[in-house]
Amino acid sequence: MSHPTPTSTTVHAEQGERFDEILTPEALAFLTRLHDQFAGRRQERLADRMARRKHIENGRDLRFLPETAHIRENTEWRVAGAGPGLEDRRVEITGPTDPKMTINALNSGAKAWLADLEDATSPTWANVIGGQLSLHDAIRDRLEFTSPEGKHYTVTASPDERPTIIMRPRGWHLTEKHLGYTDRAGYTRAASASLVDFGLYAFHNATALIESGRGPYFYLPKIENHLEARLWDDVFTFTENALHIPHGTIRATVLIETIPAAYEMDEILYELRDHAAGLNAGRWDYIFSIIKNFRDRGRGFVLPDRAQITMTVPFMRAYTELLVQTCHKRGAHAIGGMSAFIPNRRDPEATERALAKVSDDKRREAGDGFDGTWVAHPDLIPTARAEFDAVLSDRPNQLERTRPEVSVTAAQLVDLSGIDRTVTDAGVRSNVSVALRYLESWLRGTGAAAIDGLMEDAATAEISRSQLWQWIHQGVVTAEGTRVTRAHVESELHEVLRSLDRSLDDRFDDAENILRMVALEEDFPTFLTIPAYAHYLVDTAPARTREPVAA
Ligand SMILES: CC(=O)SCCNC(=O)CCNC(=O)[C@H](O)C(C)(C)COP(=O)(O)OP(=O)(O)OC[C@H]1O[C@@H](n2cnc3c(N)ncnc32)[C@H](O)[C@@H]1OP(=O)(O)O
Ligand SMILES: O=CC(=O)O
Ligand SMILES: [Mg+2]
Repeated sequence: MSHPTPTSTTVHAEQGERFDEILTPEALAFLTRLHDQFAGRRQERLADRMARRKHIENGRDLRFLPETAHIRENTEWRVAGAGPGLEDRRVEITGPTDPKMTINALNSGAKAWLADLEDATSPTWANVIGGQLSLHDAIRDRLEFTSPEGKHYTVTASPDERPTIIMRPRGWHLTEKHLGYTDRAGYTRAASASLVDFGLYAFHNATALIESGRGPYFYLPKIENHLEARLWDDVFTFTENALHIPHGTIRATVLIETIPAAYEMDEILYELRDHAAGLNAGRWDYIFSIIKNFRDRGRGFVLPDRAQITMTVPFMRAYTELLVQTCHKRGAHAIGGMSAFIPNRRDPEATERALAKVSDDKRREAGDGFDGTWVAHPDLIPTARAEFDAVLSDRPNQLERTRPEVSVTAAQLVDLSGIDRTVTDAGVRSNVSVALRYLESWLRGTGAAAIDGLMEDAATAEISRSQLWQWIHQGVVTAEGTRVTRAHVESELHEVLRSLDRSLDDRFDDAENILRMVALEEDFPTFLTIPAYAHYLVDTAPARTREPVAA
């Protein structure tokens, strides 16, 4: 008779400096408990994602679910809402969690900081555990950093002036291959990146955060439906019990950044109602999700050059209007998204143009009823704040604006008609160039980069590569008469590579390989980060692995 093996989490990578302070036996044991409870359910949700995508591919339209109509129609329920320190979120800065960015974000004067282990972070082992160390030290007020140039960084803002930290773990689709979870049957598989990022942060910091007068707060990325929200809600409740913190102290702001999730905003809030603080309009992944889900549904779903897909096109308006209305009906904050225009301290004219674009974006959001917004760079905070101050004045938010006049149909969310669909030669070139340069940066461990005056991260790069894939597969012809074929994109790739200033230690050859894998193959990887991570960022794979199903 065989006996079940005890489950465990083991480290399959080099231990960096001070990593043992994060990867303590107790923290690893907590990760094991999370995986015991939730690893199987994560697999079910990922399998469900695949099935739903197949249905959409086969022509099924998305709809508001008939089986959850009672949740949407019930006007009584509300979410927990803002936790302490989350009442006023008018400007949130986002960014990766290396020590310098952490300190700069905490000194930035923003109301909240989205500490990002997701779109803005290249998940090298050093970044994943290094980010946890920065957060651990920052929360204990002992984070310091000296740059290679000798500039010393400390947090100078008083505790009250510091932004409330909202950590964004990686999404359900990703694994953390430097940690292996051994299940009861004795199989070792890569840990869930979501459970690792969330679990380590909550385990080490939840109590300290509560004692500081704030709390363990999270942004939840790339959720596709309410059952995934339910899974997170159960993870939160389990964690609150395990760490002996009151039920409901964890707060989550859910990114509505996939097209299926846009049809389940009410249901997502309902599942998380004891923990939900709000929803965020994650525009870049949302656009990517539309392309991904409808990429094979014919010319009617082909979008124009990336630069033309703005927040004022009708289907993006429908999404943000519905998001604000849904949030305010339920006492949840509606948080706006990221304008990609960034300032350049060495170029005042470019900065002026960026500030004007950001102003327009934030004015529209504040006017539409959003309670706050994101900025990518500290120099954008005054501009974004001015637009929200003009609407909010000394009110912390505008939850009372319920927007009863808004009425959005299922069809409007994916009605891509009525926009100019022009694809240009420059649009093709730009997608190749941006995706390639972003991937090169990502491979060097930098997950957000300034490229051609725009903030690029994993979500914006996904748009570039998926547009290339779709334009090739739909046989798009550009305004100049060029048919977008694989051979054409290959020649653009050669041109871009030829035009670059190369150095001996750059990673453009690897970036080119990834771009080929995710834009030029017959298959469409669901996320570029899945193959890119597996091929290039994993230092040591766990022995005897059984891979999870593809996301
Ligand atoms: C789709 C989405 O998910 S959006 C959310 C994810 N994306 C992000 O979070 C992007 C965050 N932003 C960034 O990473 C950066 O602003 C970039 C990469 C876009 C530009 O960075 P840089 O080229 O270094 O900007 P720049 O040189 O102007 O920076 C000036 C100073 O501001 C700091 N800074 C810039 N952005 C940030 C930020 N987001 N948080 C904290 N500090 C920042 C820099 O560290 C630098 O500090 P220093 O003077 O002490 O050296
Ligand atoms: O995460 C935000 C987005 O726009 O994507
Ligand atoms: Mg995103």
